[in-house]
Amino acid sequence: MGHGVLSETVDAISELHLHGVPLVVTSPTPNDVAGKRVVAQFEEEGIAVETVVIKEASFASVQRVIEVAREVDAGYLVGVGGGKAIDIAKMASDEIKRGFVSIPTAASHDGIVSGRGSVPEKNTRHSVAAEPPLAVVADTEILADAPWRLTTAGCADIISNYTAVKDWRLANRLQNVEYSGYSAALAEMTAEMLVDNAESIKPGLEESAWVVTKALVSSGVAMSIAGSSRPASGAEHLFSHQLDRIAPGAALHGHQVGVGSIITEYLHGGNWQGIRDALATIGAPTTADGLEIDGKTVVEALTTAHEIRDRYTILGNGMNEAAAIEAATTTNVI
Ligand SMILES: NC(=O)C1=CN([C@@H]2O[C@H](COP(=O)(O)OP(=O)(O)OC[C@H]3O[C@@H](n4cnc5c(N)ncnc54)[C@H](OP(=O)(O)O)[C@@H]3O)[C@@H](O)[C@H]2O)C=CC1
Ligand SMILES: O=C(CO)COP(=O)(O)O
Ligand SMILES: [Zn+2]
Repeated sequence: MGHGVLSETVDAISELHLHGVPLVVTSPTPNDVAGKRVVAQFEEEGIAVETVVIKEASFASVQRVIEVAREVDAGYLVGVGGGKAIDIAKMASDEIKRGFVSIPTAASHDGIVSGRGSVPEKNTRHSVAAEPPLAVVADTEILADAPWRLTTAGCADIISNYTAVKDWRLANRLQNVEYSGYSAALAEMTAEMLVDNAESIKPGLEESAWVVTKALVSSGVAMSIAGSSRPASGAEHLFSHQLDRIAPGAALHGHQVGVGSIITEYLHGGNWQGIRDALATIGAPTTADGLEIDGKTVVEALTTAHEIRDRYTILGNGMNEAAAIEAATTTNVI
């Protein structure tokens, strides 16, 4: 991790003693921002390299990458992008039993090193087991240059660890769900460190991209230790996944989980104002308006979020409409 380290990608990969053709897995903007530069580096070193550009996080995208990897007999995969491209590279590499290298172009999500992939399918959302990357190349120059809203989304994804861990403990007590105190402590400490530094996380400061990316890595490690996304994904994530279905493309993943976290912290009887203030300090949305989603959609997502996957949370068997309106209005989300 550091300023300009993208130019050291091929050197870093050579230390891993990987063999065969590298396959760069990316999406349109990250390809322009970094993917093409990575390809040029391989070519300058006389290494044949292939690229596949995906547009969405879906099993069809994973399948397409697997097919291209088989066609070109890829030795390893290089995921370049936001959460979407990295998830797809991670899952495809796991399926074909080839290593993968993670090159984030945005500090927008904590899947950079996690051993999970997150993919929607019809009415559900899968959290798929995959191997974490063999290496990460995080260029803070690129990360700091990305639109600021991507960084505030990453911050919100980390702040949501507070409620994710509360849901995890609840599920452990009520449903005997497997729980790791070490992983939970790491996830909470990561959120704590970020909130403590919230005042110093500002646009235009490369150091901010550094602090946020380190926290995203730490949160991903917590998921790898847990062997599940539990330390970083609770009811606030179910709410966000449901928004992705009802209002696709409206807002960033991290921003949605942040707003979800305000509401689920309220449901836990906790300090929801603290979560809201931390998000506001960083410049992440705290309301439905901020997500560019209407109140009706928020209520629909809240009342149906528990259905999206079999993950016990504070939502229990579901909120009714009156309770959802009460929670969303009390917290000023709607
Ligand atoms: N596996 C895990 O543990 C986790 C997975 N996730 C998953 O990650 C995804 C969310 O991640 P997120 O990064 O928000 O989603 P995307 O990968 O969709 O990226 C968000 C947007 O940012 C653009 N972008 C990326 N880098 C840059 C850049 N440097 N400059 C300008 N634009 C850029 C993307 O462009 P383009 O549209 O061209 O790609 C996209 O439009 C979700 O699918 C979520 O479920 C989230 C957390 C953890
Ligand atoms: O986004 C995640 C953690 O931040 C994990 O996603 P899932 O909710 O799909 O497990
Ligand atoms: Zn998340």
